[in-house]
Amino acid sequence: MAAKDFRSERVKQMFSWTTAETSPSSPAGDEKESKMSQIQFSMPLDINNSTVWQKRQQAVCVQHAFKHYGSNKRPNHVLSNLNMSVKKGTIYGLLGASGCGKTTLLSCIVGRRKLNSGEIWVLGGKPGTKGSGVPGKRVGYMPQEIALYGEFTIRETMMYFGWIFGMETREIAERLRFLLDFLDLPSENRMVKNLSGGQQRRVSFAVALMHDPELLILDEPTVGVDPLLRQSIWTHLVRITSSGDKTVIITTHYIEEARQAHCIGLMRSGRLLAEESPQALLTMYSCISLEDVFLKLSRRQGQANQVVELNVSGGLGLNKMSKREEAPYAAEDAQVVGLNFHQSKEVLIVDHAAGSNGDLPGKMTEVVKSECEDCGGCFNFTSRGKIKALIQKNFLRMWRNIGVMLFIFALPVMQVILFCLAIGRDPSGLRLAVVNDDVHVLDGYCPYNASCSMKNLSCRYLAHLKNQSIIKQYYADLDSAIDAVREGDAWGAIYFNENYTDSLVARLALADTADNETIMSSEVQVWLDMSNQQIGLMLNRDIQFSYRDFAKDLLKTCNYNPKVGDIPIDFKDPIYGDNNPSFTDFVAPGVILTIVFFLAVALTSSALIVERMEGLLDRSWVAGVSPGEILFSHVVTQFVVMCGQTALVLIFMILVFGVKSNGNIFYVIMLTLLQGLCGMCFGFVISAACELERNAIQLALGSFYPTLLLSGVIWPIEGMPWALRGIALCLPLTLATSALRSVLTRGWPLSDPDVYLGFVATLAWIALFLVVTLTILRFKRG
Ligand SMILES: Nc1ncnc2c1ncn2[C@@H]1O[C@H](COP(=O)(O)OP(=O)(O)OP(=O)(O)O)[C@@H](O)[C@H]1O
Repeated sequence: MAAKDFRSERVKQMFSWTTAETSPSSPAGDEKESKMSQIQFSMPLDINNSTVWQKRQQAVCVQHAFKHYGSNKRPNHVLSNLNMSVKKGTIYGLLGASGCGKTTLLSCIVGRRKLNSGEIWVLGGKPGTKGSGVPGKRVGYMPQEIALYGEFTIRETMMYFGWIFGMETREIAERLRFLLDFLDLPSENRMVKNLSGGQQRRVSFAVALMHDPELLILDEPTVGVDPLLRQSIWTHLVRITSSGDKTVIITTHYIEEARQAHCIGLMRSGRLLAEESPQALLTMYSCISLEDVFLKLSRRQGQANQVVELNVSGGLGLNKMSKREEAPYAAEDAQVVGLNFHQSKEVLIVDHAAGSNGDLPGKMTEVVKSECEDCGGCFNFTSRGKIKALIQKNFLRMWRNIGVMLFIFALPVMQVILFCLAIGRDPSGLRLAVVNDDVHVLDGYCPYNASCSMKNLSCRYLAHLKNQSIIKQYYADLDSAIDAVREGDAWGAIYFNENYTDSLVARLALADTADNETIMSSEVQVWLDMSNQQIGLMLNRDIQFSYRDFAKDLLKTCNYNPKVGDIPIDFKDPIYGDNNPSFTDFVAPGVILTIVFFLAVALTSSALIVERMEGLLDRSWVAGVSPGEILFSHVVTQFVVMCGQTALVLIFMILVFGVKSNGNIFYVIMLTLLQGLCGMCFGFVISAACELERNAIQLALGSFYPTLLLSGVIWPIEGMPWALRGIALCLPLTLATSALRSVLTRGWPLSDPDVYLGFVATLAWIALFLVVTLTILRFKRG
């Protein structure tokens, strides 16, 4: 029979079956009905000729599915014109070589990934569309990886997923009791991470069964499970599908266990080569085991398609076949073909496991569930329930990692303490090589008279050099003093010639009539090591200020106006700050914000990655949690942590170390919190964008130094080239640092542009980061 004729025959059968079921039954009719039902049950839907209504009657209907990974230029085709139909109330075993695309197909079915082209109908709707319930609670998904929170107990795991599915706590507890017993799980109080691999898989399976979904999608659920339990899992699957309203799609590498499925889809090179009942396959190929069927099929394919690699290892699996070619028995139009193309339909009347209790596994007349089952009025409720579950989960994870949490709180305190102790204080203990030919200095004692005496003025001057910061070391001659500086034994050399006191007195007395020689020999000569700018400038400043103090002191004791000894510039009290500004006060605002910002980045930048890598994010998405809900729950939890960190940073900075705070402390707290929020959102961008944790760490660390250097935290941006200044102004910390500095040191109110621009810029960055994160998450989910 030509393929086309056969298809129309099948369509006819389908409708006659439907009619038979709805017509009054008779014994003869019953028999016919049963037979026809089985024919219908065993036969795939004619994808090309089916109507939308027919597709919606299937549990799953995939039509002309194409999916590739990688770029469009160099695509890795995984699904190539794949067609598949899974009837309601059946177990569908999806078998195929490793890497043939089974997981990809399942992830498209559950709405986790999108096809490049083609259509998927799941439970009457298209996955991902509003009201389809997929992803959502209509589906139970067990991914290949364990995808569980290791630090949760079995009970906490079940509670979390139960709440996500919108179940009541009492309901979850009942279901948990059943699942513990059914899956032979250890005590519900055992931590998942302490379970064996097989036990963890069973917990993962239990999660998929938790809410008794209409469609159960199981990606290799029986790996690592002992044969007895494997059998009981299959018995359970057969039982739940026997009522006709539950459907199971299962992948397994234990080919023989798939004999218990109602239908098997044999997948290769991204398409289904056969979609048939196990019994029909055995009959057609005259084999006693499915494994033999696959070997036979594989051999045929090998002959025709130059199979490069085919390996059925230990009777458990088919390994990757790298060459993509058409199967010889694929239909011309590349739709899914049942092997029944080559067989008469009588062969297909099978005796499979579903009939064990005499029930028909599928009901074609079942009305498709309302599209709005999972939406509309219940949205807010379920969303609240999910967010509650997500937030509790996040807090519980923190609590279980209490050591890490303590470190997270101790870290900002440590940073503040280190900053305040290490940065901004004047260097002390600086050695200065002194050569005094003016006075004979014995054992470092340089005598002088503190009254109005014009003797030993060099010693009187040296007494004004701060003893706590400068250590005076006397040298016999100038050469050895300069050598000491050259060799790094002193930061500078200071020299008084033998006529210093006399020349200075003459200079003061003669004023503008003093000759050049007198002026020259009244000068103190200084050689500094300026290789260290901070120390060099400080010595320079101290040497000059000491001279001013010395001159004023001398004039005062001799009853002159001390101002005569000062430079004729009168610095009044500063408008903001004080006469002796501290570097700490300048840097502190930037340091406060940098600590809070980057701690938040560190805290969040790996949050989503860890969940994604462990398959937890996928699981949550399939359970119907949206990226927005995941993000919101993380924002809430991290914000609480950040509030604690901010409080500690401000308490230590302002109360313990006395950093000046002249403005409204409320603005200081608000701006610091907002910067933390901004850092958190930046962390989310990193977390959403990076696939690997190490990439996230690199990006977070990589952004730290440019931000620190360009944000005016340690050096005013006014010192940068204009182009760099433009870039600096666009960074999240720059305007906020300037605003905080203005509040802390100048006490400016919010109405000042410098202050409110800091708030506005921070809020704008938060919004931008959130939008970028959501876009990336949505894109990746697609
Ligand atoms: N995220 C991804 N990015 C790029 N390629 C991917 C990705 N996921 C899967 N692939 C590739 O797609 C192909 C099909 O992978 P898939 O996981 O769907 O196979 P599978 O049949 O489930 O294999 P197995 O039975 O070993 O689990 C493989 O070649 C795999 O390398």
